[in-house]
Amino acid sequence: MPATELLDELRSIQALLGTGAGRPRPEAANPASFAALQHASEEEEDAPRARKSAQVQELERTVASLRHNCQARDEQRFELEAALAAARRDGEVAVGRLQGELSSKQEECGQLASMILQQQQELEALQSNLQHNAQQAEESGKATTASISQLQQAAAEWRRQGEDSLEALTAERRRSAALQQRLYQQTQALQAEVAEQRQQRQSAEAELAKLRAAMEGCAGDQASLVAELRRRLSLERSWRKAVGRWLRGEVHTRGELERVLLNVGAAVRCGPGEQPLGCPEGRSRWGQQQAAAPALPPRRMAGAQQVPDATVHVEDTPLANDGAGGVRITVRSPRAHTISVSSTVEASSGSPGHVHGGSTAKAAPNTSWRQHFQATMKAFDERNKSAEQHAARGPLRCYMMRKHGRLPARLSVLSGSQPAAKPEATAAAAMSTLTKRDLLEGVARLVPDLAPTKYKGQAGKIAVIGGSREYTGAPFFAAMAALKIGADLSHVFCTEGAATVIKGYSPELIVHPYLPDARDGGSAAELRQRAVEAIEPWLDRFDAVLVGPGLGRDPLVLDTVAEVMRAVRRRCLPMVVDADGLWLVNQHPSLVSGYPNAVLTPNKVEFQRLADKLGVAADNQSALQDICRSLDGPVIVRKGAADAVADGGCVVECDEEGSPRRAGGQGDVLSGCIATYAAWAQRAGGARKEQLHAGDSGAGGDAGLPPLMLAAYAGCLTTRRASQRAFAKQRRSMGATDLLAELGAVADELADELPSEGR
Ligand SMILES: NC(=O)C1=CN([C@@H]2O[C@H](COP(=O)(O)OP(=O)(O)OC[C@H]3O[C@@H](n4cnc5c(N)ncnc54)[C@H](O)[C@@H]3O)[C@@H](O)[C@H]2O)[C@@H](O)CC1
Ligand SMILES: Nc1ncnc2c1ncn2[C@@H]1O[C@H](COP(=O)(O)OP(=O)(O)OP(=O)(O)O)[C@@H](O)[C@H]1O
Repeated sequence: MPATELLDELRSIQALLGTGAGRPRPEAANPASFAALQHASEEEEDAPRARKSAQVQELERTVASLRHNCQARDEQRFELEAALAAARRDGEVAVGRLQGELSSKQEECGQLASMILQQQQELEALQSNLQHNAQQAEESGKATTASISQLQQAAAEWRRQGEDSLEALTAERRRSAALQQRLYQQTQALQAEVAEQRQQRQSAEAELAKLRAAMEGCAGDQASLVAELRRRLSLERSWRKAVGRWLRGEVHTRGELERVLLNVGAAVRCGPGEQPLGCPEGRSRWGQQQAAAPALPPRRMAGAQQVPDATVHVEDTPLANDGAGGVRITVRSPRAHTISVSSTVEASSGSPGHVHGGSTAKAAPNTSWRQHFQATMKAFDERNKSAEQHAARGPLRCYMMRKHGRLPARLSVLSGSQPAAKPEATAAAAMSTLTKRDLLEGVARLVPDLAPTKYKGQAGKIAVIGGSREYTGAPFFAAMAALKIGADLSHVFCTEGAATVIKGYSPELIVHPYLPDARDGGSAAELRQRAVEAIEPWLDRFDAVLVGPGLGRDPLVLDTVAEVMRAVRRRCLPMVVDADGLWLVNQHPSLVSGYPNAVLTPNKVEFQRLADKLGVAADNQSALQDICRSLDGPVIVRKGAADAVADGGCVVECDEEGSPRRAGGQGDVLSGCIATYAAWAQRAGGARKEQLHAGDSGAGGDAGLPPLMLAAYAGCLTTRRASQRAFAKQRRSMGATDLLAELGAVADELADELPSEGR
């Protein structure tokens, strides 16, 4: 019920309750009945009043709750009105934003509409083009269909003709098969005949070869005779000069006298017709030098204890009336390789019968070279210096030409009464007397000049025998090292499996896939022979051969390479042996023993193997020299923290700073470098001999080392310097390829170590 109605009802009830006040008071008329009536009326009145009162209370409660509700609703209304106002504000903001977006969208729509219009126009243009093209295509399609049908007709015609000719050909083939059969029988008969003729030809060729060899021998003898005469002439000139100074009294110091005696030492040569050393077949790859090599075994020439037992006679000749004096010096070795040079020179001062500075003591027959040398030096000292000064100067040195006659080996000859040194002590003395400067000058002289007049090949042609399915990197590093330090041509002889790969690394390499592979088919002997026949003719073209990098250990390959090594020896080529080549040498030491043109480059493990094989204690201090002596010829490079180079005569150490990285392939780079330096040493021989014989090169002139020793030392020096440079750039990631990149700069640097007038 609504509140207003309830209020009205309440008011009517209150009015109803209020009407009782105007009525006449009943007690006045009949008090008893009134009382009764009053009682009844009170009862009567009380009942509805009570009811009404209850109703009123009830209504009041209802009104109170309604008021409360109205209040709550009013609050809700206020809240709602506030929310409505906020919502209205937000709505207005949103509407504003939407209107902005709407206007931008409308703008976009306008642009889109214009684009669509434009595209529609383009589409229409395209459609018209397409229609035009379609018409054209239709027309050309019709033309093509026409020509296809023509071609089909022609093809059908050709097929018919082809079938006809096939039939004819089949008949022809049958006829030729029969003919072939007959031909085969005739060929068989002919082949038998040819084989017989080939046999006859082979024996004729063998005969011819013998005749040619005999002819070559004659030519060789003649050439070596001419060479010997030239050499003697050149020697005599330098003798004349040096002895002239001596006789003119211009020799004042011991050093100068030593130089004069150097010339005396240089006289010990093998005479024409003698078999040169180190080249068993007697043919020299070292040209004049080897022909002029001393006739004593190299090792005997290397130390003071092994001074050849030659006799030297220095004789004064009477002065002539015009004041000219003379000296006659005769050097006689036990094998009677005698050379006598007489020299007549102007005596610049002095009285008749006396020659300034010369030895007037005549050597008794069979006096040893050393004894006479000592006597001469003693006489010189007595004349010129006090005994105290003599003692302070210590041992004398003189230089004698050694092995190939080009580089002098150092001899320690003790003056006066000092006892002779022991061989080990001599080797140590040889090591200590070579200065780094001497060695660097020697290396610098090995590096060939770059000159526009030279032709390809003059800076060296190197062969690397190595490379197998497993190892293609090693021969590549070695052959590339040769090119990078300056060789003109570098060849690799490897198995077929390796050839394509190596070629792929660099087009600069010439790769021959001649080493055999057991998978090729055929007997081992046949495969080996075929490979040797393919490789051997090439050997004549090379200046040096390197055997071993990446060769592997296949017995068939090793057998073949052993044959190739023998062929290299027959040609007296410098031969460097490394890696698996050393493994092969371990099986057959005879491949290198007694061959002084070989250089072996063992690392620690390979050195140990070699020592074990030769029964040498590898940890002995003298192990390197012991192995050299046991092999009797080859130079050995023992690689390590410092590389030691030895030939049984003396030891040279290369302790140039290298790198702390031991990445694989550095040894291959080293062996490639040594092979190249060996080639240069051989090629440079002729021109350089003059310098050495001139007698004025002194101690540092050519480092006092035999050529292969110097080549080996140069290889170590080059590799270690390149390693040092590469490590500075690459650090831990340094590899053999990085070494290759540094080799050219290092070779240039080494060539420049020598002042230009010395080259
Ligand atoms: N990239 C390539 O293709 C290379 C191929 N090479 C070839 O790999 C073949 C085998 O040569 P290896 O040198 O492995 O010969 P070996 O098979 O004789 O192995 C010698 C072992 O001795 C270890 N060794 C090396 N120096 C050592 C030292 N100073 N102290 C202690 N242990 C040492 C090596 O780690 C190696 O395991 C050769 O043909 C070689 O030329 C190597 O020249 C390296 C690079
Ligand atoms: N400890 C070292 N410190 C400096 N240089 C070293 C050291 N050991 C070796 N060399 C140098 O590293 C070069 C390669 O010698 P290494 O002993 O690695 O030969 P290798 O094992 O035959 O090499 P390869 O991996 O090619 O078979 C040489 O020039 C050597 O002088």
